[in-house]
Amino acid sequence: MNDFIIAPSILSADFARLGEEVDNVLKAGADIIHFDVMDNHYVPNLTIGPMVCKALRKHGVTAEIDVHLMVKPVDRMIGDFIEAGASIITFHPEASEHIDRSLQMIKAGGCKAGLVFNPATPLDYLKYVLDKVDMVLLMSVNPGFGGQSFIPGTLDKLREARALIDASGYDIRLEVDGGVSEKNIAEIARAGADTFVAGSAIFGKDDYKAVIDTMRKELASVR
Ligand SMILES: O=C(CO)[C@@H](O)[C@H](O)COP(=O)(O)O
Ligand SMILES: [Fe+2]
Repeated sequence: MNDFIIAPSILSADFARLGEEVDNVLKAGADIIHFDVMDNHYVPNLTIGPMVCKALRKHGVTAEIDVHLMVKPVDRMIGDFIEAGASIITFHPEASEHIDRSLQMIKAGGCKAGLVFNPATPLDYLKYVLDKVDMVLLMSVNPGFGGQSFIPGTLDKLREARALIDASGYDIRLEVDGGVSEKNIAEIARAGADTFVAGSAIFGKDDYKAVIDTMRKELASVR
C-alpha cells in the first residue's frame, strides 16, 4: 500500500459499465475503490447497495472496497456489506444510535471501520473510539452528490484530526472526500490527509491515468 492512497469514487463512473470502469481506474493506478451508498433518507440521493459490491467482487475486483455508508439506520447494512466483500466500512456518527456498537460490528466482521464527519459535525465523537477506528473520513462537501466544490474550512479540521490521530498513537488513516482534484490535493495532504477520494476529478476525464499520475506528482512534492 502506498503512503498516500488514491480512492476514486465510483459515484461519478458510468454505472452501465461499472466493472470495466473499476478495472480501468485500478489499471490507471488507483489504490482502492470508494463506494458511496446513499439511501434517500440520511442524504437526498439514492445510489447502490451490497448487491453491486458483491457483483464487483464476482467480476474479479480484488482491490480494497471502501464503503462509505450515507444511510440511516446504519447497523442493518453492516452485515450485508461484510457479506458482500467490503474491506472498509465507514458511517456517519449522527446516523447510528450506538456508535461504539456499530464500530464493533464492522470489526467483528473482519473489515476496517471508520467514522465520517460532515463539514459542520465536530470531531468530538472520535476521542472515545480512537481504539476502534482504522479510518477517519472528513467530508469536504455536504454528502449526497459528486461534483461539488471543496469547502476550505476542511483544511483546519484536517489539521485538528491529524493532531488527534498522532497524539493517540493508533494507526488510523485520515481520508478526505469531496471536491478533491489534482489542483488542491497537495494542499490537502499538507493539512494532514493521507487518503484522497476523488470522483468527478477522475471519472470526469477521458484519461484516468493522466489525472492519477498528476495527483501522485503533486503528492510527491509534499513528502
Ligand atoms: O461521498 C461523496 C458525496 O457524498 C463523495 O464520495 C463524492 O462522490 C465525491 O465526489 P467528487 O466531489 O470527488 O466529485
Ligand atoms: Fe464518499
